[in-house]
Amino acid sequence: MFGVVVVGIGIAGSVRIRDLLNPLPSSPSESLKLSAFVSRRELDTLKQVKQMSLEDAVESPNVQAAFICTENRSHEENVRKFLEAGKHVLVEYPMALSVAAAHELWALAEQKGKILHVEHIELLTEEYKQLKKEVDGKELVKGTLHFTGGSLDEERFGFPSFSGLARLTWLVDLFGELTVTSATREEQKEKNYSRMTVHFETKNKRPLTWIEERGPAMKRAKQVNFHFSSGLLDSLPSTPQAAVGPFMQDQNLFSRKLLGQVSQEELAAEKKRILRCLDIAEEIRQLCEQ
Ligand SMILES: NC(=O)C1=CN([C@@H]2O[C@H](COP(=O)(O)OP(=O)(O)OC[C@H]3O[C@@H](n4cnc5c(N)ncnc54)[C@H](OP(=O)(O)O)[C@@H]3O)[C@@H](O)[C@H]2O)C=CC1
Ligand SMILES: C=CC1=C(C)/C(=C/c2[nH]c(/C=C3N=C(/C=C4\NC(=O)C(C)=C4C=C)C(C)=C\3CCC(=O)O)c(CCC(=O)O)c2C)NC1=O
Repeated sequence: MFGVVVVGIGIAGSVRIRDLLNPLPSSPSESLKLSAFVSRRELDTLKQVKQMSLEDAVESPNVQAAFICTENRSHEENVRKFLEAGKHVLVEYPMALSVAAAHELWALAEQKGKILHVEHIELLTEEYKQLKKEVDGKELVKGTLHFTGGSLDEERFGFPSFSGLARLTWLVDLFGELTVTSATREEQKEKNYSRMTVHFETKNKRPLTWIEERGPAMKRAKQVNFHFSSGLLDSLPSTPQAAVGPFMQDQNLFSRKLLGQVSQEELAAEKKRILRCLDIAEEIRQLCEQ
């Protein structure tokens, strides 16, 4: 059994607590036991789970793993604290707001012999799995992915190429190696409005555009427009909901890593993709800030 603490009780942290309390019978998640949660606020006991200070959680011999579910800005510091204390870590994406920090954290995990797992539920949704199947084997001519969503506090969640890492991860996972050809960002601070436009080139020199747009009244949505040599794909597949939600799938994956059930090849491929995406996110930020 691995004792777990959930750190940061927002939307993600609350879902984590729910899922930790309800592992699927006979799933790898049964090896996790929720010990406590950590919050910077004084919260009442949640579903009979008690609150613990961060310091106590880091030092507790009953805690073997931490789920870091805080805002992006504080991922790096929290991940480091738990790894340094010799605990396994699951962190919600993006794992850090710089690629240098991500490399450091990975080196620390390896030095400590602990699992560092980064959640990427955007790859685990039914919608995405179906999209991946539809794109597989097709030759891209040109494409666009346009995300809209509500305003997000950049102080807490970082530059849009980092807070929007899920979209970038989609593009890299769908189309392989990408080169950034230009990146710009328009901001209307008084209106809480931001629009980032990134142009990429695929390995075959095909143009791909990513737009990340956020404003107060904008609904969370993604639009795709992919021209393939075989035809156009201009809507995301509609799929029935999976029996097992994406956060639970992610928790099962983390558990399998703790149990040594995930191959070295798979671990290395994930790490490579995560670091490459953060690398691109940083390049985009630099281009936008020039
Ligand atoms: N929401 C989602 O569906 C998904 C989120 N993620 C990732 O999860 C992480 C957290 O995101 P999310 O949970 O959506 O963000 P939230 O804004 O809901 O929560 C972020 C942090 O803010 C604090 N907080 C939450 N509610 C309040 C409140 N009412 N008043 C004051 N402070 C509050 C909590 O910390 P504390 O308890 O210490 O106060 C919490 O950890 C991010 O890294 C995000 O990228 C990834 C995939 C999906
Ligand atoms: C309803 C309000 C709502 C909020 C405030 C919300 C926040 C939210 N959803 C996210 C991702 C995500 N959120 C979800 C799914 C959900 N997340 C949920 O809170 C719910 C209810 C679902 C599912 C029905 C998924 C699958 C991702 C991964 C990125 C993506 O595919 O969009 C993220 C991480 C950053 C990002 O990729 O944009 C945030 C902050 N999501 C929401 O849907």
